[in-house]
Amino acid sequence: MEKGLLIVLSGPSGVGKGTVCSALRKRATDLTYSISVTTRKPREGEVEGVNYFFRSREQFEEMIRKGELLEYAEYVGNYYGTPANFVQQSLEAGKDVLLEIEVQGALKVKERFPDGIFVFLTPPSISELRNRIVGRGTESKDTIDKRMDTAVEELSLIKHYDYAVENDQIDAACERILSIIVAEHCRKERVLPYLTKWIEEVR
Ligand SMILES: Nc1ncnc2c1ncn2[C@@H]1O[C@H](COP(=O)(O)OP(=O)(O)OP(=O)(O)O)[C@@H](O)[C@H]1O
Ligand SMILES: Nc1nc2c(ncn2[C@@H]2O[C@H](COP(=O)(O)O)[C@@H](O)[C@H]2O)c(=O)[nH]1
Repeated sequence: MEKGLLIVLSGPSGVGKGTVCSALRKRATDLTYSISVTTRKPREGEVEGVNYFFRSREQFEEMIRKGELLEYAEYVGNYYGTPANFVQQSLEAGKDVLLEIEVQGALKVKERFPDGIFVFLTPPSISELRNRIVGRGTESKDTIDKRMDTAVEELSLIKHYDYAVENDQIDAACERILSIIVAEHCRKERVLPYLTKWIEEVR
C-alpha cells in the first residue's frame, strides 16, 4: 500500500495553528491528526487525549528514554513531543497525517522525514501576532513576552519550509493548506511515476 503523506504545520505561537487545525478537522475528515504529549498544565477546557496527553516531566523523560517520541522539543519551559507509533502506523496504513508542532520539532522531523510537507503559517503582521496571543487570554505577560521573542527566531527559519501560508482569514488558510495537500498528492502519485517511467525509457 502507498504510504500516506506527512504534513507538518508550524509557525509562531498565536499565529492560529490550533484554530486552523480545528477548522481543518471539520472540513478534512480524511486527514489524521496526531495528538501530542506535553508537560504543560491543561488550560481551561482542554481535555486529556483530545488536546494533548498531559504528562509530568518524569513521565515525559521516560518516553524520551524509551524512544517513544518521533520528535520532542523544550519550548518556553515545557516539553512537547509527538508519539512515534501512532504516526508511523497511520502513515503505513496509507493515511495522511497532520502534525501541529513548533519549529525546532518540525526541523527534527524534516531530518527523519525529508519527504514530509512542511508548511509555515504566517501572521498578517507581528503586531497582529501579539494581538492574537494576548487576545486568547491564556498566557501570563511573561510567557507572552517569551513566546514573542521565540517567534522572532522562528520566523527566521521559514526558509527551511516548503510552503508559507498566511493566516489572514481562517477559511482562506484552510483552503490554501488543502490545496497544497491535493497538489502534493498529484505530484507524488502522477508526476513522479511518469518522470521515473520517462527516465527509464530514455536510458
Ligand atoms: N485568521 C485569524 N484571524 C483572527 N484571529 C485568529 C485567526 N486565527 C486564529 N485567531 C485567534 O488567534 C488566537 C491564537 O490562535 P491559536 O491558539 O490557534 O494559535 P496557535 O498558533 O495554535 O498558538 P500556540 O502555538 O500558542 O498554541 C486565538 O484567540 C484565535 O481565535
Ligand atoms: N515540537 C513540538 N511542538 C509541539 C507539539 N505539540 C504542540 N507543539 C507546539 O508547542 C507550542 C506551544 O503549544 P501550546 O499548546 O502550549 O500553546 C505550539 O507552537 C505548538 O504547536 C509537539 O508534539 N512537538
